[in-house]
Amino acid sequence: MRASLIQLSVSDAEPVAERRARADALVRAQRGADLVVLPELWALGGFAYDAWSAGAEPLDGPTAELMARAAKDIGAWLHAGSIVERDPDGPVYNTSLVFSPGGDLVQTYRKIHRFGFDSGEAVAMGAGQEIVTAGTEFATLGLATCYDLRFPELFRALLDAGAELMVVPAAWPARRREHWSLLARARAVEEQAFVLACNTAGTHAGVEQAGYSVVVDPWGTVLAEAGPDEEVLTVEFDPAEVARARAEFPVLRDRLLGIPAPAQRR
Ligand SMILES: O=C(O)CCC(=O)C(=O)O
Repeated sequence: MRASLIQLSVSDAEPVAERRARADALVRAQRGADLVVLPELWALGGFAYDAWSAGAEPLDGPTAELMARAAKDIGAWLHAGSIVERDPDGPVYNTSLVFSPGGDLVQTYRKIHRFGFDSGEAVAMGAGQEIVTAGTEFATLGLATCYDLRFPELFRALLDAGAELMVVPAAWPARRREHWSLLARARAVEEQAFVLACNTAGTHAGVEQAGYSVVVDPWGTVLAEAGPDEEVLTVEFDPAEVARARAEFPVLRDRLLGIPAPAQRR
């Protein structure tokens, strides 16, 4: 299968409508890919907290509508990164959107782990509550977003839900680029799954983004890695490698489901 990760540059200078149009053109330029992936909160910016409330949109809002048409026109699966989702009955959410090649919104994932500790996303957004996978004809996608990458228990839960390709849109800062690259490989090795981690580039709201989107196979081998600037990372791989890796090196069989309690000191 062929996947294209669009490492979009997000800058304060570019109006949101222009960035939407640019993202649309970039998705459409990936005709021939089976799966196209965009980063986290690419329209408004992952750190542009001040813009979130006014720019929040429903699941049939302008970004979703544009992306649905693009997916349909190129006949590809599209993980359209995430939007600031306006829920009429609740807070806003950081919500990922997955479209089928027919242009249907088949899955949404509200980011579970919100970044910022006592500020930023952690206070401005609601927390997702559900583990989400998306079935395609190639493989089952496991959905996670940016900061989620730091929480192995989420990826274990995705594994148990059948995920074979972990798709991780992000707005990960340059300051912690080494964590990003290391954790993407760690999640691939630990779940014996492909990891498709699509980051943003550029600087917005004073936060330089890392770039370095990466595709890792179930053995932990980096199949393709972007640089720091905007680029499209295209890679071909065989999703059946997940089953092969899990059969050839059956480490997951040795999981202790029910870790023994710590021994009591007498
Ligand atoms: O965990 C990190 O270092 C970055 C996470 C982040 O930027 C995010 O989740 O938006």
